[in-house]
Amino acid sequence: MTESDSRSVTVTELTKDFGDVRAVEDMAFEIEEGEFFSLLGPSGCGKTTTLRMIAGFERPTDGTVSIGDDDVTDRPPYERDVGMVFQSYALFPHKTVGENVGFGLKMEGVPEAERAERVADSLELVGLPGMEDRSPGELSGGQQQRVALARALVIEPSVLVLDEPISNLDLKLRKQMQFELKRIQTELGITTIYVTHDQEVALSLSDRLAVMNDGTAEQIGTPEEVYHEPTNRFVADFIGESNLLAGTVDAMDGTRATIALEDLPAGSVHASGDRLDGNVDAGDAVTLSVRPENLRMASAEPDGDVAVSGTIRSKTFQGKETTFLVDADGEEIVVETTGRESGTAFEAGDDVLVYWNAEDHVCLLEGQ
Ligand SMILES: Nc1ncnc2c1ncn2[C@@H]1O[C@H](COP(=O)(O)OP(=O)(O)OP(=O)(O)O)[C@@H](O)[C@H]1O
Repeated sequence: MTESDSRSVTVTELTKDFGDVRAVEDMAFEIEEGEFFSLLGPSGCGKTTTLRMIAGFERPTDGTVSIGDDDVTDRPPYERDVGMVFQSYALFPHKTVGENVGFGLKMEGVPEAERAERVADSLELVGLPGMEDRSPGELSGGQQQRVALARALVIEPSVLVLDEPISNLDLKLRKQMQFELKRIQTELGITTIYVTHDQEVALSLSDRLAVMNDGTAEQIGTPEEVYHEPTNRFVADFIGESNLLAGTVDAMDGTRATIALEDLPAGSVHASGDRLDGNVDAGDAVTLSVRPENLRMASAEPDGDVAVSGTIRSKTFQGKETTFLVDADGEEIVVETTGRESGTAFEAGDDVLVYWNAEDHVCLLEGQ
């Protein structure tokens, strides 16, 4: 085993059945040393079960888990060198903060003086210096979660896994903890796996993420890739908001498709991408995804390549952006504008042209 890949995590064909329920099916990914990797998906999609198999709390029905070059599939959690933080802080209420953080070290037989030093360093790292003698009950939720993080980090694990660690905190604290977590992770360079159903958290923290649905990974990529180039309808809809428009491929030319939109009087639009080559043929039914922020509105003929006419049904001001719902021949299109002018230029009831640039949409590959 080389030093450089000793903290990578590889899972292959990872599958878990609970009786008749298949919770996880054929998950496969490789996380590089020092990478921040998230498992993102709706409730019940198998995130926690995947994480528990990596940490050793759940035995896979099929597949393997390796840390570095070591296959740890059959090893118990304490032999995997993984630190874990749960949504519930799971601190011992009758032990002090210092005893809570030092518990794992005590179990490992680390001498008291070294233990005290490592506990102090760890509390300093999470922004709670000198808090050793406090009782967990005297701390806020945010502080308790920092203690749980210090407890996971003090054993200097190869891999840190976190399961919805900040979802119990209020919005402001959540944001603060999010930044703190990223700071600490970057400072330590520790390989991290983070489970969340919150796309904003996953997009802002992760180097890469797996978007999960129904026990499987729908797409694995960087935040930019899953946002700008979703490969299927589930990802396009789950990450951010998407207008999903049905169409039929008129013609294919290498990586470029000419698509006639159904239901919308927009004529033909184009989609291009390496993914299309060999996967899409003339006559195929396809779905286009267009982000609301890529759409513009005009009252007269616009410059954009694609335009559909419709009527504004509602307008919602949200501070930074204004969201319009436009009815185009019975199709509901969501348009998001930023800036004061664009927000005040249109009102509910106005007839408008909605347009976008030909490159600002993605052709989704269904069932690939
Ligand atoms: N111990 C268990 N026994 C039986 N079924 C289980 C068990 N643990 C999980 N499941 C089922 O496996 C599926 C995946 O659950 P899991 O907790 O991994 O999802 P999740 O994505 O983490 O959800 P959440 O975000 O709600 O925690 C669900 O259908 C769940 O009911």
